[in-house]
Amino acid sequence: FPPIPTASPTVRATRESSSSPLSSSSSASSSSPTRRGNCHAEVRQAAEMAASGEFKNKSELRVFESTDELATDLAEYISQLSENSVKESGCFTIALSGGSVISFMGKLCEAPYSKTVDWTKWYVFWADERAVAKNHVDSNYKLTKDAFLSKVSILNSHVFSINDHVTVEDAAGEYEFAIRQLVKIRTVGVSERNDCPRFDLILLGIGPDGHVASLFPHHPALELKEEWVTYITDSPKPPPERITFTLPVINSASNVVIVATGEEKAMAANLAIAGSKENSDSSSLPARMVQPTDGKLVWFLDSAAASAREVSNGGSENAM
Ligand SMILES: O=C(O)[C@H](O)[C@@H](O)[C@H](O)[C@H](O)COP(=O)(O)O
Repeated sequence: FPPIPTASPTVRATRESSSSPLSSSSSASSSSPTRRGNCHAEVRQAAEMAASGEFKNKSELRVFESTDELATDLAEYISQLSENSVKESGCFTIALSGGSVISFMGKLCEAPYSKTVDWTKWYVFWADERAVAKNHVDSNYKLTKDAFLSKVSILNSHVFSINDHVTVEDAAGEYEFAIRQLVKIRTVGVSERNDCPRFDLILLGIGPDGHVASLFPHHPALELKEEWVTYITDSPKPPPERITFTLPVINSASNVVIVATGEEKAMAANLAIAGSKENSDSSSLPARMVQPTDGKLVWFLDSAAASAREVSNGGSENAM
C-alpha cells in the first residue's frame, strides 16, 4: 500500500462515518498555496488510506513533518477535549500509556496550557502499567510523574495509579474495582451500550508489532469481553508483568488517540490504518482493533511513521 503522505499539521483527513465518503478538510492555514495545493493531493491520498481501513464512526489521520509539530497539535487537541469535557461533565478523565507518547504531553506543561487548562478537573489513569514499584525506572507512573504530573497542578487525589505492593493479578483486580467505584459515582462516565467505563480520552502509543497499551498480537487478553482491567505475565516487551485495559474499555472511550512516530512504527501504523489484503495478520493487529464504538479515533503520525512502503516480500514484514 502506498505511503501515507506528509501533510501540513493544519491539513488532515477525516472520516465522518462508515457510510459517507471520506471527506478531507484543510483548515485555513498560513501554508503557501503551493503547499496547500500539494497538501490537498496528499490529504486525499491519506484520506483514501484511512478509508481503506474500514474505519467505523469518526476517525481522523493527522500526519506531521516533525515530532515538535505533532506535540504542539496534540497539546491543543487534548486541551480542547479537556475544555469540552469540563463544560459537559465537570471533569476530564484521561488514561495514559507508557513509552514515548508521554514525552509528547510536554507542551501541555507550557504556556498557554499551563495557565488555561483547568487541571483541578483532571482525573488521571493508566491504560496500562508495569507491575513494578512506582519509583522503578520501568514504571509508567514514574515516567508520567517526572515528565508531566510534577509540572501541572493536578490533584494527587485525582491520580489513580496501581497498587505496587501486591501481585500483578491483585493489582489488576484492585484497579478495576477502583474504576468501578468511580463509575458508580459518575466521576468516570459509562458507555450507553454496555457498562464499560467511558473515559474522555485514552492516549495510546503503538509498538512495532502493533500492540497498544499492553495488548499484544495474538494474546488471549485481546479476547476478554467482561473484564475492564486484566494482567499479563508474558509481555513480549519487557518487563513481562503488566496490567492493561481491555479492548472493550478502550473502545468505549469518547476519544482515543494513537501516537506513532519513527520509522520502526511505520509498518504497524499502516497495517492498522489501511490493513492489507496480502497480510491477513493485519486484522489481528491490536492497534487495528481499536475502533471506538461511539467515540472518535485520531492517529497522530510523524512523517517517518507515515512512510511505510508496500511490503514487496513477506519476509521483510515486522513480526506482527
Ligand atoms: O507500557 C508500555 O510499554 C506502553 O503502554 C506501550 O504500549 C507503549 O505505548 C508502546 O510500546 C510504544 O512505546 P514507545 O512509543 O516508547 O515505542
